[in-house]
Amino acid sequence: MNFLKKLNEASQNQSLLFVGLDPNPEMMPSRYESSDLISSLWDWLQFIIAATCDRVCVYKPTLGFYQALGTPGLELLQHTLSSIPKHIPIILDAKHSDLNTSTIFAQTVFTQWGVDAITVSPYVGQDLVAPFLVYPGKAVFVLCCTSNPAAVKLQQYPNNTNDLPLYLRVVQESKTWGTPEQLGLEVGTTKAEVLGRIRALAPERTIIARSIWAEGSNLSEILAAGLNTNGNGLLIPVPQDMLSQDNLAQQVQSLHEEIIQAKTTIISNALSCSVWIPDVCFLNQHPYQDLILQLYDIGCIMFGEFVQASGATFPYYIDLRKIISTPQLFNQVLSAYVDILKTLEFDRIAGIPYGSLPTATGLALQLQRPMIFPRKEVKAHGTRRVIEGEFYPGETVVVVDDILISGKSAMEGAGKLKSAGLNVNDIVVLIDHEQGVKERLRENGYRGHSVLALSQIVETLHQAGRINQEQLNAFLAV
Ligand SMILES: O=c1ccn([C@@H]2O[C@H](COP(=O)(O)O)[C@@H](O)[C@H]2O)c(=O)[nH]1
Repeated sequence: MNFLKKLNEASQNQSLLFVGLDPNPEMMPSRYESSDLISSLWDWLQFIIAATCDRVCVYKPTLGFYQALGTPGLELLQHTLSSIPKHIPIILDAKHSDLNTSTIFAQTVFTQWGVDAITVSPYVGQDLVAPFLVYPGKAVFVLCCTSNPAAVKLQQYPNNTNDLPLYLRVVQESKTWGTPEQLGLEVGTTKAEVLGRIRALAPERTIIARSIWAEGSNLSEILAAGLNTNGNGLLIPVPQDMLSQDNLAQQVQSLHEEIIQAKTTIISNALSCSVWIPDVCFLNQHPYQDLILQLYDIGCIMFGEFVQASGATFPYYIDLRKIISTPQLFNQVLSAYVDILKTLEFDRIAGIPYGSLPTATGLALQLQRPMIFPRKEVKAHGTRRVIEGEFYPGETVVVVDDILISGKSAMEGAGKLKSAGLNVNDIVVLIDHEQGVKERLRENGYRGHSVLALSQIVETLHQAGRINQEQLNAFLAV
């Protein structure tokens, strides 16, 4: 089971709470003190787990506290990990940052220690997290900001209004390293505004919040800024000082109820008025907003004079072939196609060459359906096949393409399949250019389906400030 699924199942009682399982002698209540520090800390940790396991959705042991206790500390970690109920995911807070040890450390933490996720520092880049992400179902949380006052000089760099501060660049960059199931963000802040800016850039990521209980911070504002549009996606720490109280269970229960109440108010307010935080609107946000912004950010949408296959000149060009070089985006795109394909009946999937062959391949693998494709040009040698792959006349094939402009490419491909005795009823694309292309398909006997309409893309890019009025007009003028 992947980390996110396990987390969702552990939060069935709507809990957003996580507990730091830290054997910090300085925080240990005096009632646990004895001549044997390790066994005192063990007793305290066991008390914490027993008092909180019905109300939390994650445990987060901090590796540094265990390491600081030497060999007995690492043994304490093993015992602690084994005593956590199996259905509750464990995020090992290691802030791992050393490339040389990533591979061996990933093997230890995931296969020997059996944790579900680990925190990492971002500066080494994707190479650091890659060895962790080869373990199916496991996740990493990338540290993107901390509340330490001295960190501001780095995190806010270059500290002007034109450039994105470094902590937001970390968010933007790290999102390309793994899918939302594989990669979340760790955000230490007392400021709802900081959390809001991160949520706006990463609407689909799980955020583990830290340092939110400082004096003056406001739980409702933190929740409003950090929750995703489904009212989830944010993990809230049980305050450290609460873990020393002997009525911990009751305090955690009250905190849980306070969070649920605040969350309910936020959701109902979002339904009755526009709640805006920079870059994102809870009410009007397109469900594929994140996907649209990423398509733009990796350069799939270009401005300039471009001649189309039809001979017409457009002031923009949409090149979806770039998607395959950003695996996590490619994965999101495939999932969006899958949502449509699940509603259709077909025996085989056909991709239109060349642009849509990787997509069709990915879909065939995900859906476990055979794939074929009509050749663009028939070879003058060899088999001279028009259609590659095995099929039986009379079968139904769904055609997959990237974008419909005039519909000519998709219909030509469908025509070749039909000439071979196959049935083609449905053509599924990522982008519908609109302007009557689906009607044209219908007139030719095909149902057109699309993940996104060009007008939705343009509107979202404009709302998010990615394109200006002039660029918006260029799209609208066509
Ligand atoms: O901006 C664009 C326009 C076209 N393409 C490619 O062309 C076909 C779609 O055009 P039709 O007129 O519908 O045949 C599509 O397969 C694309 O590969 C494009 O990529 N970007």
